[in-house]
This record gives sequence, structure tokens and C-alpha cells, in this order.
Amino acid sequence: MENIVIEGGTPLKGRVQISGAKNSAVALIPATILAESETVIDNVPNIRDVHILIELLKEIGGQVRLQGGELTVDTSRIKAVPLTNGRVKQLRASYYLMGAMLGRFKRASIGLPGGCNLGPRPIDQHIKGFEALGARVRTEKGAIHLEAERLRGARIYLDVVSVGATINIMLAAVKAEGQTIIENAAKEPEIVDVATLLSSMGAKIKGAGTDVIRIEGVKRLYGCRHSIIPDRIETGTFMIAAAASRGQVMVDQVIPKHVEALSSKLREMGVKVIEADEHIIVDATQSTLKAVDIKTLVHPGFPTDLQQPMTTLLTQAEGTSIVTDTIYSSRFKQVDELRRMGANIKVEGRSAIINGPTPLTGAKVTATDLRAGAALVIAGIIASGLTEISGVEHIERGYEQLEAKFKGLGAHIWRQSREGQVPLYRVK
Ligand SMILES: CC(=O)N[C@H]1[C@@H](OP(=O)(O)OP(=O)(O)OC[C@H]2O[C@@H](n3ccc(=O)[nH]c3=O)[C@H](O)[C@@H]2O)O[C@H](CO)[C@@H](O)[C@@H]1O
Ligand SMILES: C=C(OP(=O)(O)O)C(=O)O
Repeated sequence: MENIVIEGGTPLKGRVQISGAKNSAVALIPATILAESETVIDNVPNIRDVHILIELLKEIGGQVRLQGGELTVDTSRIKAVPLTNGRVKQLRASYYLMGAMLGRFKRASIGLPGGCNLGPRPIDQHIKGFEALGARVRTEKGAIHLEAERLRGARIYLDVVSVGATINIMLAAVKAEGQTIIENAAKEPEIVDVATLLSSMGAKIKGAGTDVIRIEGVKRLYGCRHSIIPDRIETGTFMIAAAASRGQVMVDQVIPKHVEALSSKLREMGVKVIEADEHIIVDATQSTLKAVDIKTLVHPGFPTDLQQPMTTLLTQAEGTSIVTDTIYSSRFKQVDELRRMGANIKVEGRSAIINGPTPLTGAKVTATDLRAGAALVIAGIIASGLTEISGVEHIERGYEQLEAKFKGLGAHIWRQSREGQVPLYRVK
């Protein structure tokens, strides 16, 4: 077991290249099940969630190769093998295997998903969608079993705007007979990315990226080539880190429009944010950071996945900031850890109230989930002294080479075995 150790206090400087989007990759990989020949996906991030999904595809007979960001999947000989083992529980996105296997085989048995512990993460809207398409659904021994004689297109209104349900229903509906209309659909860029892949496979989808998606079912889908969009949450993580450290960073190979909500908030705080076609420069070298309020919302609102890193930045802003998470009300596990480092934050209901600025000091802290991990890495970068972060496995689920990328920007960050010589002072 390893920890991340950071000696803080250096402003970040330089250029960082962003990887392919985790939250696209984890849907695109299951989507390859729908094709009856070879699919090649480029710009695949080298992260734990991707590795687990590859193992799951292999378990059902897929031939899979990941080489330098290029994933080749041959699903011509896969079978509807039940996936009810421990692996599916290691990530949330294993639930996309339900929609994809239902679409391809008209049946699926998939263990209940895992993922970050952000409070309740229901999947009732996914189930409602599958049932509307004609599937019988039962939950038994920790797994969901889906079965349909035929899948028939349907009009499905989502009671809550859900990225997961929108994608999962799309995966099953592309192979249903007739037309499916998903109303009150989520509009996240990852949904558009999945629709692009499915369309390249031969699916007929209109309206992805709006709140009404229309799908005309087809009989067969074929392999294709697809490149994953840049990770907007990784983009945002580096933008926030640049601002928090009062640095100047070019965040490269991104789609600036995907992080507009964050760019606006950073500008409101007094940070210079310059957008070009494929990069964003964040310059906080001359900034006096001002407090702002944040409310997480569905896209194009402020993303819940950046709420936790943002709380770290707001500890450095002058005044009181209120951060409200309307998507996951208890996504504040980073707060206790930030307090250990000197932050003045209290959580009331679904809001965190942050008073700043407070200098942070290094401490031993634990990453309890993926973005809490990112929040603590940023805290370590700006804190005085040494910060030691355990729970690195959460960070590895979703960030490719996080330490190497921060090191490239001048941060003093390294891995150390837990049994190693980690006194919280620098060994001379
Ligand atoms: C809208 C939103 O910001 N979604 C984020 C959410 O997606 P994720 O797919 O986890 O969540 P959803 O978008 O599906 O859910 C949004 C909201 O709807 C609720 N819900 C969802 C499905 C369901 O069947 N029933 C139900 O009540 C959820 O509890 C949540 O409060 O986390 C992902 C990983 O952190 C992010 O990449 C997504 O951008
Ligand atoms: C919470 C996240 O991941 P997951 O939904 O896969 O747990 C995330 O990407 O921020």
C-alpha cells in the first residue's frame, strides 16, 4: 500500500495535458458490447475503473487489448454470462453493463454497482427505463436480473435528471424495435460522447445533449473507431489547483466550453482565465481571491464532481463562501480532513460554509473517495510542510498519473510505501 506525500508551498507553473474523460470511458467500454465486430477507442485514460471494466469484458468472452491509450475490443464472441461477482461492485459504472447486455442479448444479470460513497445512489430511473422497454426486472442476492422477449421502443420521462439513467436507457434502446423518446434527459458532454460512438456503430440517435433524445432502434450494430472527449473534471481539477497555488498553468487538450461554469466562478473569484480553442490558461499570480457561492447542478451548471476540489480553493478566498451540493447532499467527506489542515469549514445540511482565508498546514489525511482525494492533493500542494494522503486507491480510480502531472507543474509530490519512513517532517 502506498500513500501520496506532498511538500507544499510551491505555486504551480507550466503546461499539463489532459487525458480522456473517465466518465465517458466507463460508459463507452460497456457500449462496445453492442457491436458485433471490433471497436477501437482512442484517448482511453489509464485508470483503475477502465482496468476493471476490461476484466469484466474479458469475463464475458471479449477480446480486449489496451495499448498506449488505444483500446481494441472484439465483442463478436461474447456471451450473456452473469456478472454477479465482486468486480462489478468496485465501480459505479458497471451498471452500464445492464443496458448494453440487455440491448445485445435481451437479458443480463449484473451485481449491484459500487463507486464512490456519496450517500444514496439509487438506480430506480434506470430500472423504470428498462421496464418501459419491455424488460422484466428482479433484484435477487445482490444482483439485478433483466430479461425481455423483445425490446420495444417507448416514451420514457425521467423523474430526476440522471446521467446514468440517460446513458443506460440509450444503450438498451438503440437495439429496441421502433422509436424511444427519453424526456427530461441529462445533457452532460459524456452523453453526447456515448451517442457519437453508438451512431458510428450504426445507431440512430437524435438530440443527445438536449433534454429530449429520440432513438430509432436498429437490428445490428458494428464496430467502429472513436476518440474519447477530454476529461472536464480533470481539466477543472488542474484549473482549481493552479488558482489555489497562485500559479500560472496552461491546461492543454481540453474543450473550454465543457468547463464554462468553473471558468466563470474562477473569474468571479478574481482569477484570470483565458480560453483558446483547445487550451485554457489559469493565472492567479496577481489575484486576491474572493469568496463565492457555489451550487452544483446538472450540466451546464456547476458539476458536483468539482465541488470537493473547489472547497479547498475557497479556504484561500477572502470572506464566506457557501457550497451547496444539490446532486449528492452528503458529498462533503473531504471537509473533516481539510479541517485537520487548518480549514475553517462547517457543514450544515447539504451546504458547506467556508470562512477564509486560512493558511493550511500539512497533516496525515485520508482520501475517502475520488474527488475528496483530489481536494486533499490540492490542499497538500498549498499547505506548509508535509501532507501524507492515504486512500490513494480512490484517486487511482479516476486520475491518470496525477502525481506525475503535478510534478510536471513543479509540485513536490511523491509516492511512499505506508511502511516507509514517513515522519511528518522532511528527512534531511
Ligand atoms: C447530474 C450529475 O451531476 N450527474 C453526475 C453523477 O452522475 P451519476 O450517474 O452518478 O448520477 P446521476 O446523474 O445518475 O444522478 C443524478 C441525481 O439523480 C439521482 N438518481 C439517479 C438515478 C436514479 O435512478 N435515481 C435517482 O434518484 C441521484 O441520486 C443523483 O442525485 O455523478 C457522476 C460521477 O460523479 C458525474 O459524472 C455526473 O455528472
Ligand atoms: C464520483 C465519481 O465517480 P463514480 O460515480 O464512478 O463513483 C466521480 O467521477 O467523481
